Amino acid sequence: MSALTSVSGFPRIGQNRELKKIIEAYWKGNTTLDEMRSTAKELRAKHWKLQQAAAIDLIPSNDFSYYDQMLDTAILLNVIPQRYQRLAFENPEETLFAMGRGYQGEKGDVTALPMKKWFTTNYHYLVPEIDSATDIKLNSTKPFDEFNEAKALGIATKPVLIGPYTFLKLARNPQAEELDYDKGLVNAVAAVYAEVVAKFAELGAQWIQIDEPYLVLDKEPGDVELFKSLYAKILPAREGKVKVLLNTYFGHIADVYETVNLLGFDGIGLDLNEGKDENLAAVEKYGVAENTTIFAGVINGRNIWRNNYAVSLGLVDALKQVTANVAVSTASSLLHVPFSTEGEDGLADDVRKHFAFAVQKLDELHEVAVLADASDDEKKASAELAANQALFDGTRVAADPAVAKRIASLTDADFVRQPARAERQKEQREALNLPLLPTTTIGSFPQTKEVRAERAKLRKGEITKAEYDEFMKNQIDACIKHQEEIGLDVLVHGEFERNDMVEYFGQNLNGFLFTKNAWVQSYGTRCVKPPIVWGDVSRANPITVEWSAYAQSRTDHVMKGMLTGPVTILNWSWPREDITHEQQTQQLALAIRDEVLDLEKAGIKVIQIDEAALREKLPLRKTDWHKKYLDWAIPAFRLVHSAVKPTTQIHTHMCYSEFNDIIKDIDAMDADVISFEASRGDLVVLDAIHDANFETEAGPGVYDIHSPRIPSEQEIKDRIYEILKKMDVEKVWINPDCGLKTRGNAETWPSLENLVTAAKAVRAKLAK
Ligand SMILES: Nc1nc2c(c(=O)[nH]1)N[C@@H](CNc1ccc(C(=O)N[C@@H](CCC(=O)N[C@@H](CCC(=O)N[C@@H](CCC(=O)O)C(=O)O)C(=O)O)C(=O)O)cc1)CN2
Ligand code: MET
Ligand SMILES: [Zn+2]
Repeated sequence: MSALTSVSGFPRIGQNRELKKIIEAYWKGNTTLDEMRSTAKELRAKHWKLQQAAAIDLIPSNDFSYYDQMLDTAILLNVIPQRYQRLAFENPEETLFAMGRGYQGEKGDVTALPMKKWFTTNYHYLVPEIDSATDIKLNSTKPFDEFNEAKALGIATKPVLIGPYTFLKLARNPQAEELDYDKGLVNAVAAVYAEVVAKFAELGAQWIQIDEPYLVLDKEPGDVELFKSLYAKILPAREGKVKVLLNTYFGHIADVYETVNLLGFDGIGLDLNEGKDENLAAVEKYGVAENTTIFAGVINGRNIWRNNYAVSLGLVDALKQVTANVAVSTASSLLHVPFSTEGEDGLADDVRKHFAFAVQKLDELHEVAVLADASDDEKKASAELAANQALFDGTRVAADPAVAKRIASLTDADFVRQPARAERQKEQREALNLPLLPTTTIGSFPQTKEVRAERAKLRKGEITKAEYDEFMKNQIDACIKHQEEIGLDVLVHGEFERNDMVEYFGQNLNGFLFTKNAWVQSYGTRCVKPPIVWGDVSRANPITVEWSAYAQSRTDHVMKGMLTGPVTILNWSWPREDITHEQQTQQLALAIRDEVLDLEKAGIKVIQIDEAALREKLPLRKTDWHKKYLDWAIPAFRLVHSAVKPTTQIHTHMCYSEFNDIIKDIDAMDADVISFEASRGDLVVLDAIHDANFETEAGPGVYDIHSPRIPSEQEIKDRIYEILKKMDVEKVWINPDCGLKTRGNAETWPSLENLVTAAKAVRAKLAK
């Protein structure tokens, strides 16, 4: 006997990113739709069989997606804006891709739906758009098809759906505003879910998992009523034939646990990693309904370290004091971890044994479930438990005393830059001699096939480091020349030498480890390969100084130095679990501080320190914002730049402009200039900048780089005038939304040319 085991979701990209490769080949016209479909089918079968082999009881289906599961949910509900329907594609995949990435061709010209971060992850979902004309109805057979596909293989799966509450809370109207949850809308959405539940009952599904991660956020007035009225209509469709698991993750649901428990779900999934204490306390306080099973989310879906069985068993035990009905589950979908440690032979065995990726987590789940039902004697005799315990006995890695000493000697003054910003801004204006509305870019230029191929050649030893450097210098030269020609003011070197803005820095810091193939989906087919923080972090050697100094030597313009900030390096790496995030960020801050000072010494006058991921890890509950995050994250950034001269201009960049609520904290980073994304719905952030008396100079992106579309000069001019309505002209910078690494040269240069001419035209107008 062992407790029931359940996996919330499995990575779909494939062990070797097969799904990414076939979809991108299809987009390029290098393979057929049928080939793409059949690769997808093979991957689904492989992933189900792996889970079956690991003796998982509740194996998910419908966790597959060609692009994004929110987009799939929108399509399931027929939430497809007219502009995509009008393209009248023959195949559903073509409509899906048009919504996900835009379409420009013989059938028309539409932009993609907006993309946002999925809670506190580096995964992005597409934001469904609902208007009064939306005809909500069951519009797809995808969940049923995949269930039947598995059934044909002899595997009974648990279909997974994003729940109606989360869907409605994340969907927007065409003005990018929250929806009015009127009765008609709520009933229509509930009716589709009820139909889906009934259909699965008919198909013979035992369990359905409905994910409601939005439940872990603070509740607004009406939220609980909305949740209740949805499920009051959905749950009766079970008719005693199918069980519904209400699954939550990324935090606790203590504020609604009582309500949820009273609704009579067959299962309630709780995250016992994030929000562990609150969830446990709620279960202890309110109990568990008689026919409800608690799914104990003990296997972390957000990190790659081995599970500590003793801790997991303790959590299961605590629940068993309240109810006998406890299943063991992943804490969230495994979508956010890489596929398998198999093949990571670059890691020594006694290092690799500390890691569990998705495939290894399946075994962990099974072993914890077996142990959860074992007697004390059986536990004592368990080789698995003993081996697991050994991983956590003693210290895994020796601390670096030099790092500890440096941190201990920090004083408050190390976190404060002098003189005050207003004074610096004056000095910088004189020192840098830039025009009004200075133009710049965010750092990277297109990472072409040739650039990546050159890096692959170096990795394989086919070229020497000297040859590689020579190639990159030529790239830099060409990029600088081009920037000068079109008339940008503050130049960049282009970041060609970097594989990724985080992994590259990791490779030049002590304390990091790297994998060959540990890819995780970020958006669509785009993946990232986060480095692992293994030990204490310090700078091994100057990282960017030679490249930036070289670039500066090739131009009379100001050359901006480009760094990634400590919060972002940590957030886009796999952090340690034996010391706090705050401690790790401080170590990183000191390492990057060394780099900042070396860049300054090398004559770099403008230094950008990207904090692209700062907003991403803002805790989901407001009460946690400061004490659990901002109170150390913002000072860590200040520590990085506090020692530079007043005339050295510090820039930062954030990919998203969702920081209205924390605008004062962003200002308190004490950067001189910030650039950020400001496409649709952003006018709100300009209001916040205005109302908060934001001191930092700012470049709200004037065009969207996530699309290949070229913005016209007029469009950009309009945009600049919009910005000038809300901001002091002396504080405005003109730049794109984000880095250009994912774009092609064909659209990049004409877009930037239009940006420069637009800025010049506005400047000329202002001078009159
Ligand atoms: N870490 C991180 N998170 C981020 C961003 C970011 O830039 N970095 N940006 C935001 C948006 N997210 C993004 C996520 C991925 C990419 C992206 O460009 N990903 C590339 C991977 C780029 C990469 O690391 N390429 C390697 C090459 C690795 C590779 O694919 N090699 C081939 C083999 C190549 C060969 O041997 O020929 C392979 O392994 O199969 C390199 O340049 O060196 C992709 O999925 O296509 C962009 C933005 C938010 N989160
Ligand atoms: N400097 C980086 C770049 O331009 C910032 C990107 S934010 C994801 O690519
Ligand atoms: Zn960005």
